[in-house]
Amino acid sequence: MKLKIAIQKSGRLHDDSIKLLKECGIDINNGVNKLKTEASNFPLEVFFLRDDDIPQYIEDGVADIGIVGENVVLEKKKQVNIVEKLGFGKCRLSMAVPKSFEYNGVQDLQNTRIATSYPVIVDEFLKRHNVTAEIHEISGSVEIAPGIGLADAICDLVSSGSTLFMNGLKEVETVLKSEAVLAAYHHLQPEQSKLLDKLLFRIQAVKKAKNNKYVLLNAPNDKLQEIISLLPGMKSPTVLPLAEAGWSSVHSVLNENDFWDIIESLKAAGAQGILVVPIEKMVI
Ligand SMILES: Nc1ncnc2c1ncn2[C@@H]1O[C@H](COP(=O)(O)OP(=O)(O)OP(=O)(O)O)[C@@H](O)[C@H]1O
Ligand SMILES: O=P(O)(O)OC[C@H]1O[C@H](OP(=O)(O)OP(=O)(O)O)[C@H](O)[C@@H]1O
Ligand SMILES: [Mg+2]
Repeated sequence: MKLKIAIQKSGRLHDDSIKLLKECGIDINNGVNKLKTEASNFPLEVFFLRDDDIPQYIEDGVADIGIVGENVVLEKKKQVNIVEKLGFGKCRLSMAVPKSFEYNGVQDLQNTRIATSYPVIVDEFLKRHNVTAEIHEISGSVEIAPGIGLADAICDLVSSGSTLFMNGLKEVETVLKSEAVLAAYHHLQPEQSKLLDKLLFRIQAVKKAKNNKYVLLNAPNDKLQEIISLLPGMKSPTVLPLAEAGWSSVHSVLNENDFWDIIESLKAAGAQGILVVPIEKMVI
């Protein structure tokens, strides 16, 4: 029994999807132009697909799980179970208008023509705001639509905003925030559920490791209590005596979010020789 996973064949999510599987210790030989392959050290079969097709494959159980943007899951309206956010492919689906458009609020989209590859999500957004507009569905290069007279506004994915900028557009509404997710078939067999749990366990260990850093520092013993009180650690910090009398080495794990604030306080409290090391896997 194998777990079948669908990932993007090429495009924005392809490399990060493969990288995540590798970080989970799963080896897949991704031969050029191969549409299907198997992992050598985990019961996993990998299908390489267009991202638009992935939700349908999962709804039908042709693939047991898949890695796809939340934006695609919502647009396709397929019945899939979102089991984990993966922390990559972060972007937003936004409304944008030409720079010269005097935009004061959603009501200004009334009676406009909006070009998008996300007609379902845009329709829901407009209905929610009681705005009537004409949705023009196009499958790509959405940002040129206003420039060639096809539309007055667009709704497309944005990350750095440089594509909008280069096309003379400004972002005016965020419709949706998105990232890559692991989606699963609703009726997995118990054996496949077990394999999914195994994979999820590894994914969560990889994600936690990325959000945390291992910190080692030297502390004078008379400052030890103050320094320890600044450190969370997984249980509590490890304290080891240094060869030099009166000094200790303190080891701990810090979350990326509070990292810089805590480092500053540690230094102020007398810590020296602070080393910060990436963590590869973290199991709590
Ligand atoms: N600029 C971006 N920054 C980060 N993530 C993005 C960006 N653009 C798109 N994404 C995410 O990556 C997913 C895939 O984007 P991509 O542009 O490769 O799709 P595509 O052209 O439709 O690919 P396919 O050939 O598989 O149909 C999007 O659905 C979205 O979730
Ligand atoms: O805000 P930015 O950082 O400029 O990113 C936004 C662009 O990225 C995506 O396209 P992508 O580059 O994946 O190409 P595609 O249109 O061929 O899918 C998206 O459709 C935007 O056009
Ligand atoms: Mg696509």
